[in-house]
Amino acid sequence: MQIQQVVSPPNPSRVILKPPAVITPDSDFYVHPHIIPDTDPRKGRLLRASASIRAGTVVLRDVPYAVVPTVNPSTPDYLLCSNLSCSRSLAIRAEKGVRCPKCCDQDVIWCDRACQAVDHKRHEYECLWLKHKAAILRRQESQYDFITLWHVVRLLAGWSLETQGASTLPSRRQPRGTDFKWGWEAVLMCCDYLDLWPEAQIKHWKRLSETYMDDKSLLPCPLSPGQMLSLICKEETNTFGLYRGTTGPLSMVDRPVPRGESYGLGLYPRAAMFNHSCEPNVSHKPDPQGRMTFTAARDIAKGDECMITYFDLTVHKSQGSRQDVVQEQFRFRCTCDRCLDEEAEENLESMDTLPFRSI
Ligand SMILES: C[S@@+](CC[C@H](N)C(=O)[O-])C[C@H]1O[C@@H](n2cnc3c(N)ncnc32)[C@H](O)[C@@H]1O
Repeated sequence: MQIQQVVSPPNPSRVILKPPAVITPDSDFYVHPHIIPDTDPRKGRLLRASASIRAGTVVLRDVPYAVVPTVNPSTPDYLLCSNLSCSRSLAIRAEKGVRCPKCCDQDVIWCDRACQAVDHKRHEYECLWLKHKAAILRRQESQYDFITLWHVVRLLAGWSLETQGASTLPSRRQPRGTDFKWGWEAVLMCCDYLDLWPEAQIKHWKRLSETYMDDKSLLPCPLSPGQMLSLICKEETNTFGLYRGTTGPLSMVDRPVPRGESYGLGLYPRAAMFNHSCEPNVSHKPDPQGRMTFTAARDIAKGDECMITYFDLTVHKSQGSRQDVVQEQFRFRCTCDRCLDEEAEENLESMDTLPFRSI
């Protein structure tokens, strides 16, 4: 099958060479007029096509509320520009970049002074916390825990800027009624599934938040312990990995290519409404500014749910492997058509091997 030609949104945003002086560039959000939010009693929120959409059409492009680099400390090849509206990937051996003058953390870098200046207020929120907690978190807990909490701190930084009126929040710029929320309100709409996480995991996050997020002199955060726990769960349930390749259906290409290693992660509050299918009709890929573009991978009929895959289908191929990853990482049972068909086939095969018995 041939790769479909991508149909760009009718109003593609300009290519940002030097990011404008905005903190939360929600104005770059795009949604196709045929995409509407909906709900389902089993799956919760979802996105649906209100009319047919042709393969290759961009159905949604979301901007992250916060992004963090996911750096392997033993091979620190790439970092992301900390300016959220830039988020460019920097090859740290080849490019100099600008470091924090307070040396808060090795993973904080900006392309240049312009990006540093744009990001000044947001970085101020995280700087002290990083300086005092980053190394100890990596050493005493894990790189994963550090990344999770840093992402949460960056979400809080965005909120802090919103409440100070320092970000250009487009509550006045909603393209279509109240279909989609903006800014912190959109983050709050994300599900936390508090009751679905294992008790041990919840205990672990409670301890992390008490140990590393409680000092108001480092992190001026007005959240109660319960709200902080909910925010951590939202982060874990809704975060997208950033990969150089496309995450999407196998049928997009003749020879499926794995999406590669993650170089960052971000919370895309509107795109978090996409549910998972092992036979998705939408693929996604981040652009160089960290915006996530979602494209119809095949024709989508009126009324169909628009779904992505949450993991790399080129890696997890068998039904068993897919169910394991969905259960372990996302805590639900996938009941997409592909899983149900393959499950039925397996059941039939195992019935064939049963000894025949008459009543
Ligand atoms: C990123 S959210 C997707 C939006 C979510 N439905 C909501 O209400 O906000 C991920 C969560 O949605 C649910 N979900 C996603 N795909 C699903 C599916 N195929 N079947 C059942 N639940 C699903 C799971 O609870 C999962 O943890």
